[in-house]
Amino acid sequence: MSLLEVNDLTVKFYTKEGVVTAVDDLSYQIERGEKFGVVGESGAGKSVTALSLMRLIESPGQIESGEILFKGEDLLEMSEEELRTIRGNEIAMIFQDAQTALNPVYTVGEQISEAIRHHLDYSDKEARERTIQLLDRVGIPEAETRYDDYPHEFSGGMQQRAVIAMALSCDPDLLLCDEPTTALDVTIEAQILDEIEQLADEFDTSIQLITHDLGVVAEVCDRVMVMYAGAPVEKAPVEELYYDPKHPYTVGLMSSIPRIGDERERLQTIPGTMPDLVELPSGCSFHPRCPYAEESCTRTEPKLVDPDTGQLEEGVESTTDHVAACHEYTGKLREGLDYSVEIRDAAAGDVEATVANANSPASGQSRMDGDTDD
Ligand SMILES: Nc1ncnc2c1ncn2[C@@H]1O[C@H](COP(=O)(O)OP(=O)(O)OP(=O)(O)O)[C@@H](O)[C@H]1O
Repeated sequence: MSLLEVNDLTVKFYTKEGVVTAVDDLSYQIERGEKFGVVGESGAGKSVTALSLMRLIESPGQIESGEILFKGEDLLEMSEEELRTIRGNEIAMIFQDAQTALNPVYTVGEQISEAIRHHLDYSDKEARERTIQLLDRVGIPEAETRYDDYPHEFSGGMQQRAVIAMALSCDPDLLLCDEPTTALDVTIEAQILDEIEQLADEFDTSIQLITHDLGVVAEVCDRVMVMYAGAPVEKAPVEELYYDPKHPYTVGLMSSIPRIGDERERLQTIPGTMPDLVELPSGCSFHPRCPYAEESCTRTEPKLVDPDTGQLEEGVESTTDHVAACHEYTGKLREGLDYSVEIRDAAAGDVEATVANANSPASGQSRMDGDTDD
């Protein structure tokens, strides 16, 4: 049994502008001890997915349908009380902004101790000892003295370390990390990612790591799901995704991984923006931005299939299999995809999809530009 199994999850927000389908019929699994990445641009539905796992979707949002099986039990069927024993205890979450997770009026140590006492029924002394051990373990120097510091006395990186210590304090089975290092500078980011990875191994904790940065996924994750407009477009073991990306959107994201020495801002190299989630484009929702799109892409929505056989994902047995949602793999694309991937330094996660023709996902050119016959 997988640790987590999400089946056909759909989440909608009922806004004045209309009904936003933030997560659309999403399915994935996470195995015990696995580090699972969720990647996509802003608005892809990554955070809404994570919040759904904690059942923290608030009005005007609503989980419409689906199942979230954690150790075989559906979180969506549990009472609020049952859920409280899981939240923060068996499933913990780290957000982008450490400051919002720390209460400014309590010392860092006291907050972590409180979480431990609450969830694990430790005495004050035991909780203090465990907190100091944890602070030390996540790389806070002089943990015993720093125990009594207030959050504002910590740097941004230290605060995020403290939040990680808090999340790990109850030894969760699953740690949801939502852009945990986006607010930090690059050197600190690398250290914290390293720390999360090591701790996950040490504590045998599974991770769902949400990021817009494929470079981060390369560093930490075993398997990855690429999301676009509320739905997965590709799922694969991480090496396969890098060496052999199958979906044009993934190729576009890969072309936008910042290189060492580049300015961090160099993202968004795929021209265009995520579609309006109130009214998705017909057919494949990526087609307006896809250089390979043909008429068939505007008509039918591609399903996740095994790119080698065209077999539907539901029929693929192993969770480690590679699937992509593009008509190329069901024989519906006449001209096919045309890109090649250049590996610069795989060990450093420095992989780039360079594109063989001018029609790259980053070029903004479309086969359908001026192609009015189709
Ligand atoms: N409180 C809300 N009210 C209305 N719509 C919302 C709300 N929260 C999320 N959405 C909708 O859900 C979509 C997906 O949001 P989500 O935060 O999951 O994206 P994301 O992929 O995590 O992006 P980011 O990287 O910016 O956090 C948003 O584009 C928005 O349309």
